[in-house]
Amino acid sequence: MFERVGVIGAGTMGSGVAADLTLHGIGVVLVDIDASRLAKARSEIAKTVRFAPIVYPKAPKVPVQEALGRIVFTQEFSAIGDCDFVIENVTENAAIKKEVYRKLDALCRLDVCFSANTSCLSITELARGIRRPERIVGMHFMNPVFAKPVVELMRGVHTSDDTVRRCEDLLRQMTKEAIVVGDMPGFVSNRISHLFMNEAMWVVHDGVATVSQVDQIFKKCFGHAMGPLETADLIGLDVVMDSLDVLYASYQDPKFRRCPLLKSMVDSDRLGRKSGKGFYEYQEE
Ligand SMILES: NC(=O)c1ccc[n+]([C@@H]2O[C@H](COP(=O)([O-])OP(=O)(O)OC[C@H]3O[C@@H](n4cnc5c(N)ncnc54)[C@H](O)[C@@H]3O)[C@@H](O)[C@H]2O)c1
Repeated sequence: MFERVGVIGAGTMGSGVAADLTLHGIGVVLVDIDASRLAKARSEIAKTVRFAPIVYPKAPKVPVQEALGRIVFTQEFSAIGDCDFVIENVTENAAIKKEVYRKLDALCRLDVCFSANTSCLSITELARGIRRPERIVGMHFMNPVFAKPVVELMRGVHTSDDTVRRCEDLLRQMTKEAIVVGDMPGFVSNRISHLFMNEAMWVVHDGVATVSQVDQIFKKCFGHAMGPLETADLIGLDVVMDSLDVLYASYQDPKFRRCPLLKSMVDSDRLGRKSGKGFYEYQEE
C-alpha cells in the first residue's frame, strides 16, 4: 500500500491528482516552484473534496480539513525524499520536465517510480540521462481526475514489468484501472483527440460553423458527452497548443499543424476554463 506520494506541479492536473489521492486516504507532498499556484491548489482541492461526492457519487466523502491535513504544500523539492512514488505534472515542455527528473533522481530512493502525467511527450525521451530508466512510466490522467476511473498508462522502452505493476497497484488504491499502451508521442488519446480539437478550430476559423454548432454536432449527432471545443477549454488552450507543437515536432507531419486561431486565443489569455474565457465564458464557481 502506498502511504505518501510526491506530486510535482500544482496546476490543473497536479491539484486534481493530489485531491484524488487524499480522497483515497493517501498522503501527498505537493511541490510547485510558484507559491501562488500552491495557494490556488489548496482552494481547488478543498472545492474538489467538498463537491466530488455530489457530482460523482462513487467519490469518497472526506471532511475537508482531514483531506487537506494529509497534504504538505511546499516549494521545496527536498520534502519528497521519503515518498513511495512520484507523479510529475509540470508544464508540457520536455526541457522543464527533464530538469525536474534530474532533481527527483538525486533526491529519491532508487526503487521509487516516477510517473509523467504528460499529454504527448515520449516517456523514453524523458527517461534519458536518469539513473533509473526502468522506473519511469507515463500516467495520463484525465480531467477531472476524481471522476475518471481509467488512466492511460504508457510504457517507455525501458519501463520494467515491476514498475507497471506498481502503477497498477497505486491506481487500484485510487479505485482506477489502467489501459497499458506503448510509447509514441500523444499515445492513443491525444494523438487522435488533438486532431479533432485542432480541426474543430479550423472549422470555426474558416467560418463554416460557430463554436456552439461544432460542439452540438458532436454531442447530438455522435453522442459525445462534450464537444471538441468544450474539451479544449477544459484542458486549457495553452496546454492544447503545447501538445500540438510536440506532436508536430515529433512526427514531422503537417496534419498536426496548429490552427492560427488557437495561437491568437492563447496570446490574448483566452485559455479556457482556467482563465474564465476561451471558446466559451465561465463564471467563477
Ligand atoms: N490539462 C489537462 O487536461 C491535462 C490532462 C492530462 C495531462 N496533462 C498534462 O499534465 C501536465 C500539467 O498540465 P496542467 O494542465 O496541470 O498545466 P498547468 O499549467 O495548469 O500546471 C503546470 C504547473 O507546473 C508548475 N511548474 C512548472 N515548472 C515547474 C518546476 N520546474 N517544478 C515544479 N513545478 C513546476 C507550474 O508552476 C504550474 O503550476 C502537462 O504535461 C499536461 O500536458 C494535462
